[in-house]
Amino acid sequence: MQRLKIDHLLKTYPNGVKALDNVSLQIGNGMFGLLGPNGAGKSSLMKILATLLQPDSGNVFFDETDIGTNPHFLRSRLGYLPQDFGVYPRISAAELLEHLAVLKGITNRADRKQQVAALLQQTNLYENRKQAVSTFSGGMRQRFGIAQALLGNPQLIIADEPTAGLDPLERNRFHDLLSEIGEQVVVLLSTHIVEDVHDLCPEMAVLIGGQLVLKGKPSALTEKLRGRVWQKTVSKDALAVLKSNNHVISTRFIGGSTQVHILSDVQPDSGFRLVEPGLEDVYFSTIFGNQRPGNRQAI
Ligand SMILES: Nc1ncnc2c1ncn2[C@@H]1O[C@H](COP(=O)(O)OP(=O)(O)OP(=O)(O)O)[C@@H](O)[C@H]1O
Repeated sequence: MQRLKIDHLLKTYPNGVKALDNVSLQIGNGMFGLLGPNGAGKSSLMKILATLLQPDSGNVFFDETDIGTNPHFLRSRLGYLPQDFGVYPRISAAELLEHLAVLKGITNRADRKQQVAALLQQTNLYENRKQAVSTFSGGMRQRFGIAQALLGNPQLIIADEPTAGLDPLERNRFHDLLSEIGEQVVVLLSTHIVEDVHDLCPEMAVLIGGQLVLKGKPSALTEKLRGRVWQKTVSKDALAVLKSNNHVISTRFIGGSTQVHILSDVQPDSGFRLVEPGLEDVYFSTIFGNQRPGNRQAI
């Protein structure tokens, strides 16, 4: 069942930037990954879904309720993890969580205490509960962000670029935490990190220049590229020539030379070998094919 329905959203900022250009999307329970490069419009969409920003036109429904006319319906069911909280007060993690629980309407004191303690345990912050959030590391702040987003058993969880700036260990811990949230709620994860979607999300979409250009299951989207992704290790000079004649989807510098991936129906030259396509190939070939607005094919 599709619980979150996004219907023809348009958003242009006063400076003329069209951040969302007719975005429609339907999302059911489980983790959904929204991938897009910087400036694609992900945060604008997340803010509209979190009722922090008004679209110029279009509608958002959650469980059949229009959140434009009934924002409280969503707010009471929402857990929002923004890109950055901005300010971190000097009070302890437990106190801050308790305070946020009150704001979320958890009025029963015993209930609140129990939820705060359970969430601190779940996010592995219980030992640090008396420490001020302002002294937390980036990873601890993100885990605290998840703890506050989970207060009040939300039905829709929105996480906006939650792993940007985390080291690999903290990213893994964060992934484990997100995947524990379960299949019974809608989790929308916005990111420009392909691995986040690969590791966590059974469904995904790609947003570029305010338009949705791709949607599906990562495995199915990857499968579509089978037999068309070619790899070769080349020098810098050879790369420039390849780029002018081929559909280069990604380059990676390894030990002084460059590993290049090309999308092609035929072997580009005898040095290339076919490789198993990955989600990065899907993402980069989508970006490549949609770089210019004239080339863009919204879905
Ligand atoms: N308040 C604003 N006023 C004017 N333009 C804005 C505003 N917020 C965002 N934009 C512009 O709208 C476009 C979409 O921005 P948005 O932050 O939604 O994208 P994003 O995909 O989240 O990017 P990032 O990963 O860099 O945060 C960008 O061109 C951005 O510069």
